[in-house]
Amino acid sequence: MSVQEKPPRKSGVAHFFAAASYSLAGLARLARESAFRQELGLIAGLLLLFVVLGASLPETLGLLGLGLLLIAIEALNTALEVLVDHLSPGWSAWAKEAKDLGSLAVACTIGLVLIYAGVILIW
Ligand SMILES: Nc1ncnc2c1ncn2[C@@H]1O[C@H](COP(=O)(O)OP(=O)(O)OP(=O)(O)O)[C@@H](O)[C@H]1O
Repeated sequence: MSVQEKPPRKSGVAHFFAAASYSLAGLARLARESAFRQELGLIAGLLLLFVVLGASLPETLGLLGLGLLLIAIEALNTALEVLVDHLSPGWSAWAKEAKDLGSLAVACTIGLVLIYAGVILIW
């Protein structure tokens, strides 16, 4: 197996732009996950509902913030899945536990988004 060299460490402004390009690469990787695309649809649908039903700007920004949190948790869950799939190509109890825990983290965050939207739209 050939070992590829890591890109050299950067500092200052170069580090800022490098970090931004790594994040964009992460977003492109995340876009391949159907769970991410469904969560994006959920956030977009709720944002539309907020606008149509006349939610205030702070309420809408709150939803946007929770949507970003959901994307962050999904990104970490996907990173965990990538590592687990690499380390455990076959079935293993620890791989199941790790993936189930990641799945729970995503489910809790979706619950948080839905509770927030329910409180704003129904209360
Ligand atoms: N290598 C493994 N060993 C044991 N159980 C596994 C393994 N890979 C997956 N599982 C089990 O299957 C479930 C689904 O795993 P999968 O990799 O399909 O993720 P997923 O839940 O479909 O992820 P997502 O929906 O976020 O893409 C896991 O939560 C876990 O219970």
